Amino acid sequence: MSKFAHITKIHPCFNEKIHDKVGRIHLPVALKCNIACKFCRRSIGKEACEQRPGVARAILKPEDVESYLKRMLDKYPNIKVVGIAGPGDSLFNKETFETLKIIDEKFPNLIKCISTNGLLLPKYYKTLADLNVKTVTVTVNAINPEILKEIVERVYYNKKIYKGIEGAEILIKNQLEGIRKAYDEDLIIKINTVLIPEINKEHVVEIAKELKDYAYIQNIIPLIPLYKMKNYRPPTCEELKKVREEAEKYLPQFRACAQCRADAVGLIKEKEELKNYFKEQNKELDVFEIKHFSH
Ligand SMILES: C[S@@+](CC[C@H](N)C(=O)[O-])C[C@H]1O[C@@H](n2cnc3c(N)ncnc32)[C@H](O)[C@@H]1O
Ligand code: SF4
Ligand code: SF4
Repeated sequence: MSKFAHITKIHPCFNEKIHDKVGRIHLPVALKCNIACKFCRRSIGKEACEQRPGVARAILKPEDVESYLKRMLDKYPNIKVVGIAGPGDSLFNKETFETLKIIDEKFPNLIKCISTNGLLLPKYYKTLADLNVKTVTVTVNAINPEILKEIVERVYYNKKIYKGIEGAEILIKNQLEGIRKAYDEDLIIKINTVLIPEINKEHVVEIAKELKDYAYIQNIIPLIPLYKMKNYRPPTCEELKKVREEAEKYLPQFRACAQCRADAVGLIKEKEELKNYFKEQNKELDVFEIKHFSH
């Protein structure tokens, strides 16, 4: 049995069999992002009605986390996992670490999970382990900079902006280093890969090969054509199936992802709750200070 079984057997996004039985909650505390993926359009506030990643009704402040989580746990006792999945990048926002600390102190029985583009993983893998985070999802869309530069326009790192191939090289180097180090700290790694048929269809299997010794599972998700990729086509079901089968020769595949919002609550089929919470608290729904680097 895997040394991670005590976590993976109850985490709905590491174990397809329980995906519709165990609940999770995403806390949308991470607003800013340090890279610019061409497919990513974040929508926050009143107009945020779509069911997809990068969408949140509002940004939750760490000071509201305890009361919001308490309420959601009362309402959805099936929640076992609390995650930070944006709407920006978890590791680029100090609120993420403040939130993880609160959860560790007040809700020690919940499994803590984050998702990240991995740029800052070499810097923070140890902090995450010390905060008792158990599962980390890293989005790796290419490990060849010539391919990644078609997906990521720019990277903000150490107070400088790197464009094109230069940015892609930094991102790949940090992702691979961060993933290896996180693995050595016993963090359980899931790799998210956005399948963009016109760009990385033939390459996705290389990602699985490269990471087979470090990742627990890979989650290949279809492109939702948005923003600067709105004219790119999403994969067909047949393409998605074929790429997953190829990649599965190297890494187990997760096939139940619903591409959830950054404020999703409960079982995967259940809908957002933050709106009701804010209404009851008489709080504004709009975002405070939208200042994010990329877009
Ligand atoms: C919004 S991001 C937040 C976490 C972190 N910044 C990251 O990229 O992993 C969550 C996931 O949504 C995916 N995503 C964002 N926009 C997407 C789109 N238009 N189509 C498919 N996946 C998308 C990202 O690639 C990532 O795996
Ligand atoms: S890393 Fe990419 S997908 Fe994630 S929030 Fe930033 S721009 Fe969006
Ligand atoms: S986005 Fe996918 S992996 Fe994340 S909570 Fe939703 S179903 Fe699970």
